[in-house]
Amino acid sequence: MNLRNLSPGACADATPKLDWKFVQRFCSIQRVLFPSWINQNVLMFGTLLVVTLTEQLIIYQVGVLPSQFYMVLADKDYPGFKNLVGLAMVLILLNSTMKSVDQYICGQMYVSWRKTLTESLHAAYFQGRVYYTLNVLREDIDNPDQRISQDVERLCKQMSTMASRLIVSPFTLAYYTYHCFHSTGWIGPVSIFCYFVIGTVANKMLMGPIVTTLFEQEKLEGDFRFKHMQIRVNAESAAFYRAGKVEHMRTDRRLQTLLLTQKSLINKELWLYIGVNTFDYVGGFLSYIIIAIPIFTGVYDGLSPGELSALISKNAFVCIYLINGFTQLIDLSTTLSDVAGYTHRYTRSILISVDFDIHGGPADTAFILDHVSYKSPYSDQLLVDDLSLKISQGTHLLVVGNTGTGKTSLLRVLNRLWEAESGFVHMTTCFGPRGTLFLPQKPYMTDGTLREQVAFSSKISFPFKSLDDDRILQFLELAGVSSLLKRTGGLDEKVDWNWYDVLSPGEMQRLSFARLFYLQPKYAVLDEATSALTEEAEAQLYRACKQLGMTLVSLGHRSTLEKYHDIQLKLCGDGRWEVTKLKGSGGSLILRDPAM
Ligand SMILES: Nc1ncnc2c1ncn2[C@@H]1O[C@H](COP(=O)(O)OP(=O)(O)OP(=O)(O)O)[C@@H](O)[C@H]1O
Repeated sequence: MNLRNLSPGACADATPKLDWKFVQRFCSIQRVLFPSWINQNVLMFGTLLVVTLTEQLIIYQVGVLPSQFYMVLADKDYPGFKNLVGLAMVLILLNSTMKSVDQYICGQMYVSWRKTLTESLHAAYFQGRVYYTLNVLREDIDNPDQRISQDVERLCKQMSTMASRLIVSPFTLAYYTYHCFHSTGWIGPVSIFCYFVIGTVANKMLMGPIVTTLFEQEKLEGDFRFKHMQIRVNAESAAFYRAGKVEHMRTDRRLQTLLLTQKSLINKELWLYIGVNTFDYVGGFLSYIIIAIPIFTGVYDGLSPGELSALISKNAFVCIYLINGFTQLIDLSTTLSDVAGYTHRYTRSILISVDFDIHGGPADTAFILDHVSYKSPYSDQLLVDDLSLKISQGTHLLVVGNTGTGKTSLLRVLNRLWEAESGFVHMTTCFGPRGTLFLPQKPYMTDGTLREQVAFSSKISFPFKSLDDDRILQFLELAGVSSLLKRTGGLDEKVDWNWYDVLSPGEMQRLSFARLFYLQPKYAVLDEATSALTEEAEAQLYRACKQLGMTLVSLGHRSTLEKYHDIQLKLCGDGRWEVTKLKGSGGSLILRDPAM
C-alpha cells in the first residue's frame, strides 16, 4: 500500500484558525454533503428554504400587528379590533407551526448530514489499511476514532442549528433594508450596515483564539476517553498489577489537562459573549435613534397621534428586525467558531490510500524479496539489510531471532503495512483463502457469532447458514475448541460478550487455527501463533495445517518449531541475517545469501 498525501505536513492542524484553510475545508465538506443538484440533502435544504421564507412572511405580518392594533384602538373601531384579534390568532398558530416544521427539518438534516459525512469518512478510513496507518504510524492526526464518531456529530449539530438562520438571512436582509430605506431614508440602512461591519470585525478578533482552543480541547477529550478505553480493554492485566492507584493518578492528570483547556476556552468565550450581548442590546437601542431622525426633522409632522404611533411601531419593527438580522449573523459567530474547530478536525482528504497490486510471478510462489532492507518507523537503524529470498509452495520457512530483531516487522513489510527502505517486495498470490493468510501475534477476533469468528474473511460475504455447518464443526473440533459451541449455545447465537474478554489466549489461538483450517489458504503465515499452547497442541495444529496442504511461514522462539520447517531465516540484529537448511529438508528458496 502506498499512502499518498500522508506526508506529515499534509494535515497541518498545528494552529487551526478561522482562515482561508477553514474556508477550503468547509467547502470540501459541502461538496461531500451536496455532491449533485438532485440529492436528498439538497432537497431538504430547498424545503427548509421554502419553510423559512414562509415563516419570515408570517413573522412580518405578526410584526406589523401591533401597529394595526394602535390604529383600531385609537379609532375605537370595535369590529376592526375583533377581526384583528382573529387574524392575530391565525397568524400566531401558523407561525408556531412553521417554526416547528423548521426545527423538524433541521433535525432531519442533522441526521442526514451525519450519515453522509461519517459514511464518507468510513469509506476512506477502511480503504486499504488506512485505519492501521492512522492509528499506529501517524502521530500528527490524533484520535481518528473520536474525529469520526464525536466531532462529525457535533459539526453536523452546529451546522444544522446555523442552517435555517443563515439560509434566510439574505432574503430578510434585502427585504427589511428596502422597508427601512422606505421609512427612514438612506440613514437607516447605512448606519445599521456600518454597525454590522464594526460588530463583525470585533467578533472576528474575539473568535480567533477560540477556534484554536476548541481544537485543542477536542484533542484532549479524545486522549481522556482513550485512557478510559485503555483501562477497559486491559482491565484484567491492570488488576494483576494492582494498577488502580497509578492509573487513577494518570487518568486524573489527563482530566486536569482537559479541564484546564476547557476553562481557558470558557474564559476566551466570555469576551465573545460580552461582544455579542453588547451588540444585541445596542442594536435594539439603535433602532429608536434611526426612527427619531425623520420624526425630529419633521418628515411626519402632518400625522395624527394615532397614525404616528402606528407608524413608529411599524418602523421600529422594520428597523429592529433588520438589526436583528445582522445581530443573528453576529450571534452565529459563536456557532461558527465551533464549526471552524470541528471543520479542522474533519480531514478526509488526507485519508486517501492506494492498495498495492499483486504482481505476476511463478504460480508456486507467494513472495519474492529482492534486496530488501527495512527499519522500524522513527528509527534510523536497519532491522534487516539486503535480504533476498523467495517463499515457494511446499517449502516451509521458520523465521527466528532475538526479541525486537524485526521478525514481525518482516511480516509487516510482506503485508505492505510498512514500506521497505530499499529493494522490492513482490506478493505473487492474492490475500485470502486461495492465497496467503496471516495469523498475527495477537489473535484477531471480530464481534459477532461463533460462525462469524470462524468464517471471518476480508471479503464481505453473507451468512452461508447450514451449508457450512459440518465443515465449521469439524474444524472447531480439529482446533480443539468445540467446547465453545456449548458456551455460545450454537453457531449462530448472538453473544453479548467481548470475545477478547471471555476467551483465554490459548483458546483465541486455537480459534484462529479453526479459522485458518476453514479458509484453507495455500500459504499460512503464523506469528507466534502457538505461543500460548502446549507442544502437543502445537504439533497437532501444525500437522493439521500440513495435511490441509498449506505452506507455512512461522515466526517463533521455540526450538520445537524447527521440525515442521525446511528452511530457517535467522535475524541477528543490526541488519544482519542468515539462512540455513533445517535437518532433513529438501526445500530451496534462497536467491542470494551473502552469509553463505
Ligand atoms: N508501530 C511501531 N512504531 C515504531 N516502532 C515499532 C513499531 N512496531 C515495532 N516497532 C519496533 O520495531 C522493532 C522490531 O519489532 P518487531 O515487532 O518486528 O520485533 P520481533 O522481532 O517480532 O520481536 P518479538 O520477538 O518480541 O515479537 C522493535 O524495536 C519495535 O520496538
